[in-house]
Amino acid sequence: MEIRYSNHPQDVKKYDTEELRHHFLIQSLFVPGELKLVYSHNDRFITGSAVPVKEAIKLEADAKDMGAPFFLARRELGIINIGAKGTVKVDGTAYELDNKDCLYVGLGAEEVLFESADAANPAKFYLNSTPAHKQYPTVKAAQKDANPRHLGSIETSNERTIYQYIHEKGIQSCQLVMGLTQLDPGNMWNTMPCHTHERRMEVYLYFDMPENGVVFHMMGQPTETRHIIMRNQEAVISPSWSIHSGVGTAAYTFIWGMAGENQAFDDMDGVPMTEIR
Ligand SMILES: O=C(O)C(=O)C[C@H](O)C(=O)CO
Ligand SMILES: [Zn+2]
Repeated sequence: MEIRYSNHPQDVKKYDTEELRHHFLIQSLFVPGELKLVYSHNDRFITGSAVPVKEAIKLEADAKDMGAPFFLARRELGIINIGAKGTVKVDGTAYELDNKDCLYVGLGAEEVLFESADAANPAKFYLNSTPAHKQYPTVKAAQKDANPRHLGSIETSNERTIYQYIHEKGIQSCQLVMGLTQLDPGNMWNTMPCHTHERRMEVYLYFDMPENGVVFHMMGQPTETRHIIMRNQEAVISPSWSIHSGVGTAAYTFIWGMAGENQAFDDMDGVPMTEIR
């Protein structure tokens, strides 16, 4: 498992492109036949992927890294499938996940196995995991079960729908909050006007992008912004002090996952457009 340490905003001001990408960009996901995990010391948030091909993939990590006998001994897990149909088996119970279906797996599940229905067209399971103190039930939600929130307008090129899956009024969890945002065709901007939330960190995974498309992901303190160029199926870590917003060369979808002091989605500190630099 790859480890990412935390960064002070005063240090990040001095980072060049390479160093910014090294600390915040996650490019190693969705390798066929492999489980990939990146452990961030920002709220001990694990970002990962599993792309089972012929054989099932087991969710596991070094017991020393985890400080626990098995992966979910002290953690909870959110999964969203961004590929073709697959199955997640949790302690022997099978949950079939279609594209954009979500599964929450609670603390204490000992065996989590990922399988694809068709090895030639595999499932692509995206994983977010955070420390947990209590067991909540394992629950599946399809996109139609998520709470939709329509925002933005075509005039500002940010018309989009936020689908909340794991959140205060949806699937219950200890601290993980997770969902996805789909841009309407012809719209390019997400999360602008932008915000920070010192109470929570956040990770974005951009996907459903054309091969030659890019997203300019904005980060940094509101008056010290930087950008990271992102390609399809890449994720980016946003520390609690950083804005997180992007503009693409074509419409795209992204999964957001958060952890920290609260689960209040609307607890954001909006950045006035007159102040951003
Ligand atoms: O499009 C948006 O706006 C979002 O999806 C915002 C994210 O969900 C977010 O940053 C929540 O804090
Ligand atoms: Zn946010």
